[in-house]
Amino acid sequence: MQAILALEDGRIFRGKSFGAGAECSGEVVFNTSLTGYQEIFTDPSYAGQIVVLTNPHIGNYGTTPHDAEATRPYIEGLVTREFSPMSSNWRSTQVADEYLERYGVPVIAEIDTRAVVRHLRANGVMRGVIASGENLDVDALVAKARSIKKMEGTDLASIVTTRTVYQWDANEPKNQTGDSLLMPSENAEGKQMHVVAYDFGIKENILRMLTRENCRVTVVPAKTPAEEVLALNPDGVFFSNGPGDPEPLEYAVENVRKLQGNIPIFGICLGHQIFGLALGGKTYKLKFGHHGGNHPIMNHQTGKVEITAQNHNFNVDPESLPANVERTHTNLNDQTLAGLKHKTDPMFSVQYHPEASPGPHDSHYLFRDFRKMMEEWKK
Ligand SMILES: NC(=O)CC[C@H](N)C(=O)O
Repeated sequence: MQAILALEDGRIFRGKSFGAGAECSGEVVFNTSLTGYQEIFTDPSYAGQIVVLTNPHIGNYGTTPHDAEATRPYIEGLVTREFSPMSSNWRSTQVADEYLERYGVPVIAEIDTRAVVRHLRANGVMRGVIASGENLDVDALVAKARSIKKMEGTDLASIVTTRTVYQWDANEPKNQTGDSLLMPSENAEGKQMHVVAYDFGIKENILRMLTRENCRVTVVPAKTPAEEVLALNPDGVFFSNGPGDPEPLEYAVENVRKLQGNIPIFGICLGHQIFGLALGGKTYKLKFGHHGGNHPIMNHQTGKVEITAQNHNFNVDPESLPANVERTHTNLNDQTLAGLKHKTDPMFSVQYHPEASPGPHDSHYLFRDFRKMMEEWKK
C-alpha cells in the first residue's frame, strides 16, 4: 500500500506502508546509528517523535525482547529506505514488520532518507504525519502536521513515567540460554549501594548498568517528592533520560534543588537538562538535535575523546550556568555543552548516553564514577 510522509512546511515524501497501517504524527527527527534499531524503537525518549533511520537497511536482524529498552516501542512512526520483510538472525523472535504492527507503529519505507535528512538538516526538525492508503489528500495531511502540538513547552515525562514504585529485578536480563548478560564489575565484591532512580522515560540499560556497579535500584514516578525519595534511604539518586521539553518539568527541578548537596545525584540527558535548570541555567532547542552513535565528546577532566550515543534536541546553555558549575564535557561536532559537575556538591550529569544501547561503550565509566561518589559520600 502507498504511504506519504507529509511535513509541516509542505514537503512530501512518497513510499510504501509497513508495520501498522494507521496514521501517526509527531516531530520528525533523524538518527544516524548503524545498528540497534530495536533499542531506538523502544527508547521512551522518542515519545512524540517520528524517527528517520539513515541506515538504508532496517529490520534485517529481526527483533527480540532482549533488545528492548522498555516494554514496548515508543516512536510514533518509522521512516526507512529498505524495510526487510524477514529477519535473518538466530536471536530474532519476531520480524520487525510484525513487531511494529503488533504495537500499532506505522512505517513508511522506500523513502530517500538522504533527502529527508538534508531537508531537516537545512530547515530544522519539524512536525510531520505518516498516512497510508490510496487517494490521500496531501494538503489535508500538511495541515494536520501544522496542527499537532509543538514539542516546545510539552511535558511528556509525566506521561511515560511508571505509575508505581518498583524494585528493578537485578537478575535481568538473561540471554536465550538463561545466562545473565550483566558483565561482572570491579565493584561486585563491595557493599551494595541503594539508588533511587527517577523515571522520566528510563531506558532499561541504565538500570542494568547501575546493577552492574552493584547497586540495588528502586524506580520511582517522575513526580515523587524529594522527601519521599529520601525516606527510601538511598545512597544516591539518579535522574533519567526522557521525552519532551525539560523546561515545563518544574516539579523535577524543585526535587533536584531539595536533593542537591544532601545526597549524591547523577543525571543523564533529560536528567542533565533538569540539573541545568535547577542550577539556575537555561535550556534551548538545537536546530536538528543529536541522534546517533558516533558523536565525539571531549572529556575535559582526562583530555580524552569519547565516542558516544546521543539522542536529544534540547541542550543546556553553558553561558547561563553559575560559576560553581564546571563544564566537564563538550560535543566536538558543534561545541555544545555535554557534561557538568558541581564544584562542591556531589552532583554530575551528561547530555549523552553512557548506557549506549545502542552505541559505543566508551562512557560506561560514568556509572563507576557515580558508584565512587556514593562510596565517598558514605564515608
Ligand atoms: N534522551 C533524552 O533524555 C532526551 C531529552 C529531551 N527530550 C531532548 O530531546 O533533548
